[in-house]
Amino acid sequence: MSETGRAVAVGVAAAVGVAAILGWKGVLAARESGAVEEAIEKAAGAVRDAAEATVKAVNAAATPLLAKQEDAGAKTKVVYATTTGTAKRVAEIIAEGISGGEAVSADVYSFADDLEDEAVVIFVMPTWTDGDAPESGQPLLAWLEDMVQDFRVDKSRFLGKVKFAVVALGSREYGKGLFCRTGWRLDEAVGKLGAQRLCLPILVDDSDSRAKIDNLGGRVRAAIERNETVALPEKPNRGQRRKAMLEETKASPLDDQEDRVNEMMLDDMEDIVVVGNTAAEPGAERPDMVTSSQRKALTKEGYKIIGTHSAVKLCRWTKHQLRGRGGCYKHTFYGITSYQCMEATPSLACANKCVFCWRHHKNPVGREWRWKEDEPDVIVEQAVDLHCNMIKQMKGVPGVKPERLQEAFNVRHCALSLVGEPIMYPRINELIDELHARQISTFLVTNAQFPDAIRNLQPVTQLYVSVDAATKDALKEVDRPLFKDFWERFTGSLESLRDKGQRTVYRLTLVKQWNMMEDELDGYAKLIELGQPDLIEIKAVTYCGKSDASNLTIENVPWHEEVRMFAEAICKRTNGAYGTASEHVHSCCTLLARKDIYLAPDGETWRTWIDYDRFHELVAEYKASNGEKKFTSRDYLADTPEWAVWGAPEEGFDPVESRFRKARKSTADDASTASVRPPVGLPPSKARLARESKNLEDVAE
Ligand SMILES: Cc1cc2nc3c(=O)[nH]c(=O)nc-3n(C[C@H](O)[C@H](O)[C@H](O)COP(=O)(O)O)c2cc1C
Ligand code: SF4
Repeated sequence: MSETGRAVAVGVAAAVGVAAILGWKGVLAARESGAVEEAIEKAAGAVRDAAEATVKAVNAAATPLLAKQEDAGAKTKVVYATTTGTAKRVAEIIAEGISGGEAVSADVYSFADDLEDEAVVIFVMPTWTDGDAPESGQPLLAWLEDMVQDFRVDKSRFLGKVKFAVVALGSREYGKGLFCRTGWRLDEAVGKLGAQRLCLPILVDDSDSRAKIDNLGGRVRAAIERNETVALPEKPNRGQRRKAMLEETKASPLDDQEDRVNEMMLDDMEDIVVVGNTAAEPGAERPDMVTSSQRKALTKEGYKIIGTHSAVKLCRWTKHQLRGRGGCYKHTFYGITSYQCMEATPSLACANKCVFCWRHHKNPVGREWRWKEDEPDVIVEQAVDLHCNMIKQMKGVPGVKPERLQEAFNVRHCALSLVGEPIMYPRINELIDELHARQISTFLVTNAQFPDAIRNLQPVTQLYVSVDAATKDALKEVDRPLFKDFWERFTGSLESLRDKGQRTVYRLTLVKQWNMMEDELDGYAKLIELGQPDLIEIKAVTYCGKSDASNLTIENVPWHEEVRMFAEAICKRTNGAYGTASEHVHSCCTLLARKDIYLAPDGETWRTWIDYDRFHELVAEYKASNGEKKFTSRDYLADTPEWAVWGAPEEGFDPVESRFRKARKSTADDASTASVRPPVGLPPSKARLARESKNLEDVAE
């Protein structure tokens, strides 16, 4: 309510209050008792006081109102809601371009300020999970939608003095039903409350270039200057069309029906103004996957971008082992040489928005490949060159062992897992061929959203799927997938994995309070039954610092003891099919392995290491025979050394390396403290605490 309204209300309330003070019966009784004059005097006094208060309040309210009217039109509010800051940046760009423009967060903005005067309000509104508004925008949107429903509100006039435009942020990859849905809802609600639309909603896709976003200021300014108003394009008989849509989707479950209708509505709005990637014209050149701003951000973080969609980065374990300070868990579990391992991806895009994503969702997303395709041989060649350049820079770094530095130029392993979804790259098989031709082993990690691509994948040294949750609901919460049929894709991927033949791995990334509850153990056991992986890696989530895009805190990072206990509990549920094979305490990582493949006939020796030379021979034979000469996991096993076995006193730390511990920081937010705090109800020994004492540097990649 405005100040004036509030003041008038005070006056009216006071007048009514006179009767309320005495009540009609009270008035009659007072007259009879002769106290009537006194009562009337009392009441009159109350009215006088109320009137005075009203006048005062009206005056007080009128002064700023008059001042406001003087510069009416000069102020344009750009109201934004945001989770990861994009909307705020866009709002500021727009506000800068408009004289008197001011960016205001939706959680402090109130329409009450704009009900009295002519006002221009530009909304910058992103769409988040399930098509909802960011938290800071939810109250405003809910209030507007409530007002639309409220029969007491005069819809033609409620926001009659407001002129508005909506800039809706989103990602096309969520499909038409969800793309910029919140922006649409906002536009609809504000429009229905009598506000005048300066232009049709402007939809901005995540992959739009900075130049396009910079342009928004100009477009909005032009709309304000034109001072024309527009209505949403009313399709001929829209009501009938809606009815037809409902009819068309009748057979679908309610949720699907709603989505489908939304999708059709968006189809109907094809003539809306869209900034951003409109569907590619047939024959039009495909865009680069990585936009210039994404390239800049990734480069800043140490990624070397190759061509238009690939990247390579020097893993810190490579640096560690170059200095003789220990290899990563893959050294412990499978015998890779960390300083000869290259971490790369041929697709920076993926189809998820995982809560623990270390890219904090600044990488592109997509449900299918819609970008340019670089040549696989060029990607591999450049990846190796860039990797070797980074190795070269290690020369002269204190502690680097000269003989290891020399060997490091001979890349022997490639972890196709850096970030994104490598299997999305349509020419992934050719890329793998290129790597194998150079005698480079391949560890490929997929996020289990592309079952067909897994089926069509040629043999790799070790094929991983990320199993981030045990149930459909939990997977949705943790991975925040783009696909609606994500669960079917996920289970389909596990089935595809079961039939591969070569080494397969489930990778479980444990996040406390998200996916490691006791009641989820049976769910994991079912998934294991489904895909029958050779190996199961169970590791603690890596905390990548605070991010607006996720609620993850250091508290969500489990201790090694907790990871170990969880791994043992899962193992028990496999009815003896798997055993606890190896662990790398250094990075809170454990390994379960199928006993029928990885336990030697003596029943004691684990064989989780890989005979890499043998693998390359097998691949060469497979290729030469056009895929006729098949081979399996059993054909390239090697013994796991004693120090790497589960429960060994070395805790998975290779004894030829020297342990190095950095001085520990001690802030509560410091990820380095993650593994030294005792797990709830399971206080470790002092010695164990000391052993586990480590820095962020030591957390698993
Ligand atoms: C977990 C998550 C869910 C999202 N869901 C949707 C969606 O349903 N529809 C859509 O159009 N965009 C969706 N997006 C894309 C965001 O709207 C887009 O990235 C936007 O620029 C974020 O704005 P902000 O940085 O101001 O929060 C989603 C992004 C994330 C990270
Ligand atoms: S799949 Fe990988 S890159 Fe994509 S959101 Fe999840 S963690 Fe990040």
